[in-house]
Amino acid sequence: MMLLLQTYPNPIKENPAYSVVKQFFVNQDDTVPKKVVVQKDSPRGIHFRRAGPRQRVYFESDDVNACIVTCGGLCPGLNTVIREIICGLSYMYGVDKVLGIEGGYRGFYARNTIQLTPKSVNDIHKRGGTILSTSRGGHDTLKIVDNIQDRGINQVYIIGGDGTQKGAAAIFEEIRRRRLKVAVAGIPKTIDNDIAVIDKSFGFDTAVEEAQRAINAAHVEAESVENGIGVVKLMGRYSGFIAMYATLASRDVDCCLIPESPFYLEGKGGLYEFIERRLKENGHMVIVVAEGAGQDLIAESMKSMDHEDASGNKLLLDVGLWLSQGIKNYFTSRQKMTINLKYIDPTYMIRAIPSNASDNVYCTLLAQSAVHGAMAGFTGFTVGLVNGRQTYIPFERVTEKRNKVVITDRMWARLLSSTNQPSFLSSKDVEEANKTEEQPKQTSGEVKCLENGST
Ligand SMILES: Nc1ncnc2c1ncn2[C@@H]1O[C@H](COP(=O)(O)OP(=O)(O)OP(=O)(O)O)[C@@H](O)[C@H]1O
Ligand SMILES: O=P(O)(O)OC[C@H]1O[C@](O)(CO)[C@@H](O)[C@@H]1O
Ligand SMILES: [Mg+2]
Repeated sequence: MMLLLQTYPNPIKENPAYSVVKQFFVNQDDTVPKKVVVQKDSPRGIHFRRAGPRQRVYFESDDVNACIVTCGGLCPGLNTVIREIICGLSYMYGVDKVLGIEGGYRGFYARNTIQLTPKSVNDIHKRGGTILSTSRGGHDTLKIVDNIQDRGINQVYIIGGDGTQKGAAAIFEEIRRRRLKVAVAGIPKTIDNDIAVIDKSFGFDTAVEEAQRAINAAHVEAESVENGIGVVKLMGRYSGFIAMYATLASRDVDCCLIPESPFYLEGKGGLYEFIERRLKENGHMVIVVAEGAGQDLIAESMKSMDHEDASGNKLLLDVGLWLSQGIKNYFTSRQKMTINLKYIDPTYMIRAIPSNASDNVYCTLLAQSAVHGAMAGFTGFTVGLVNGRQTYIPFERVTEKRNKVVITDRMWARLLSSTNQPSFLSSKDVEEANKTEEQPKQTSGEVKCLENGST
């Protein structure tokens, strides 16, 4: 991340709402450690700049020409972030030129733009989705930066997931290469919670809450019949956080299957044996399965080919249907046991809704932090909560690896002890899981500034 040279007093000083706040401005030297639990004598470790308003800003309000784009899949809270960037720029900094880029990255060169004002976005936080619309694929760095240059845009706010942040990093590098005075700020959006470094992504809590409704329904259906089984499929392509947290929150789930934890169906210690045991003990059970779980098993049984979407993400086979069918076959045809299975697939319902109250507040803080950072002249950063504090994180840090459930960590162990399900892991699997845990590169946490192009 870079910082542009700060030249003007921050106009927030004149704003009656803020001028009375003691220590409103963030000290230039304030940093937030990536790791809060450390051992005595351990090195200082990576720190990130604390987000917030600075005493001096890089841009004069009248000169700001900002744009906002949303990319990737939907997530609760997208409209709140859009709204609060516009309101933050206008109410805190007196900026009134904000352009909405429609339809994701390709919108820079192939779609319309719209002028956004606090009035035009007043109610949008109450709606799911994104008023700017979104897309996958279509990232053409040169065309995008040409467009930014042609329009005289000098602040770019990019809201999106891991792919989007990689795209933002490419735009930032090209802007740097052309020596343009343009701040590039990322706001991390991922319903899967798969973006590294940050504590949690916005919309995640809303999605977990909505998932409870599906799990409750599955439980009610399952416990109301003999040998009832409820199967609920939740989102999570590579990371099983939604399934894990929804399971931990619900307490009605007997088994949670996620992409990070391999499982098997047949034989001793397998899923079918566990289901049979639970049905004998309780008369019913609920299984939550993340959409990316068991993909190897399905591919093997279906001899299918690998397919990708426009952004290069793996297209998944339907694990929910496959699992439901497998369970039915096993018990009905092979065990001659009558079961009553209900499959619930609420996937898109948990991400197409507006954000809940706490996510709304979180979105507001992220948007305001992004605005403060860009106005101060920071660039090439993603704004994010790290150990409970708003920070500016260099793009390379959030894109270097994907956040995944670590199955040798305490949280997964807590889930296993809450559901009392088998871990399906052999000691060799555990050894492998420990080995394959990706180690982050030793880059610094420092962000860049616009003027001199140095770190
Ligand atoms: N490595 C990359 N370099 C440049 N652009 C990328 C890269 N990966 C993805 N993108 C672009 O970023 C945009 C969004 O990517 P993607 O569809 O993977 O969603 P995402 O941001 O990861 O969000 P989600 O959480 O929904 O997966 C797309 O327009 C895609 O072309
Ligand atoms: O159907 P779409 O829009 O590609 O989105 C599906 C994907 O988006 C996500 O919600 C986020 O990547 C994944 O969990 C899911 O696989
Ligand atoms: Mg992604």
